[in-house]
Amino acid sequence: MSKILIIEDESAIRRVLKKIISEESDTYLVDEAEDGLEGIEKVQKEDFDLILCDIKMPKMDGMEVLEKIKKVKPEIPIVMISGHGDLELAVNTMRLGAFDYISKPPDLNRLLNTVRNALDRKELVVENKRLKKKVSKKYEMVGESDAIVHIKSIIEKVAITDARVLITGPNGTGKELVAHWLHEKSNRTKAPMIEVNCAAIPSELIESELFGHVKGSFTGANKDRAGKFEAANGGTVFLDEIGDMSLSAQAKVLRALQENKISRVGSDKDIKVDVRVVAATNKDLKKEISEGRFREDLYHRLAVILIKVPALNERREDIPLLIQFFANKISEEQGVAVKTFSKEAMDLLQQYDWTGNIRELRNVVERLLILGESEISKTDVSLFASK
Ligand SMILES: Nc1ncnc2c1ncn2[C@@H]1O[C@H](COP(=O)(O)OP(=O)(O)OP(=O)(O)O)[C@@H](O)[C@H]1O
Repeated sequence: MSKILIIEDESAIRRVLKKIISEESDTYLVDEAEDGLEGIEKVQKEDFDLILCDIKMPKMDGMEVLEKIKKVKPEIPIVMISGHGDLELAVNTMRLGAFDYISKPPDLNRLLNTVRNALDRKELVVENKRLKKKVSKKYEMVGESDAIVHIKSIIEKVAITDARVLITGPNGTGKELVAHWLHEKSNRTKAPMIEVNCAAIPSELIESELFGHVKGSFTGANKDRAGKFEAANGGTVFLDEIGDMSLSAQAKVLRALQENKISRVGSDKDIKVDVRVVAATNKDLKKEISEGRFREDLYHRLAVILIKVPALNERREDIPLLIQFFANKISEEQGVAVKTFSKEAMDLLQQYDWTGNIRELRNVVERLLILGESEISKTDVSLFASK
């Protein structure tokens, strides 16, 4: 459905426009306003996909209406309606952000074409805005290597879908960061992303942790409790270290994924949940499958989209950027002076064997900021960056 608002003081013109547009398609829903004030009021209260606005009107003219609407809802395209003699004005309105103009009396084809184009553009603007949705600063993903650029482009494409994503890579490479991006760029941000570290929860507790339990279902279960899947309803569940999950828990997760419903431990009542599952592991799941430790059917359910985060050693060009990023961040957090890195120091750090762990890199930067000279030298690196 496309909601279209006509702001026009002449009722005859309003009627003609409404008739032409609403007869063109059942998906066009046309509303009217007799003057600019009423028009703006409607725009503030409701969302429209397109506005047609007369230029010459009493009370408030079209130029003013255009400027006001652009301030409150800049994404709505506005097509101006110009009468005889205000062609120049009509052209000017486009400089002020009008999408296009049509002349009175409206030509049927031109009108309908303009409406279609404007609606298409609206969709594009909204789409772009959504894609550009910023991920909060807390989850900045630094890096210009091909690998990072590729990962970001996959995130852009996948985040808005409900496709399940399996993120693989060595420890501390940024898998959790990728999961946060997937959530923050999705349409699920009104609900939380709930993280479960499957390796940290004893296997006998994981089921109740994920799906909840009812009172009395096991010793210590003294009241009903919702699990992480329920808590994340409408949002994302991030199953970190999924490769460490017990086979019995894997069977339960499989059911949740297959049927989109869960039941609390000790209850046979099904609860419908709407969650997007993102999982991560540093294990080679194919190997785990061949050795009987991971269910192949679960793997296929989880790995609709695979994102491999490479070790730092495989994207060395990102190391200087990361060092600078952490140096600024640490100085800011701890209120210490920003130190610079000499070129030799930077080169040496870039060559180190980082095994892929970004946490380790951050620790080294922190140590150098505290212990190194005001310009961190190669000697500082040799002295303090050893692992
Ligand atoms: N590209 C990056 N830019 C900036 N910071 C990053 C980047 N990648 C990772 N980090 C930071 O490094 C730390 C480790 O990242 P993260 O926790 O996402 O790794 P992980 O692969 O999930 O680790 P683990 O396997 O141990 O769970 C975090 O503090 C994260 O913010």
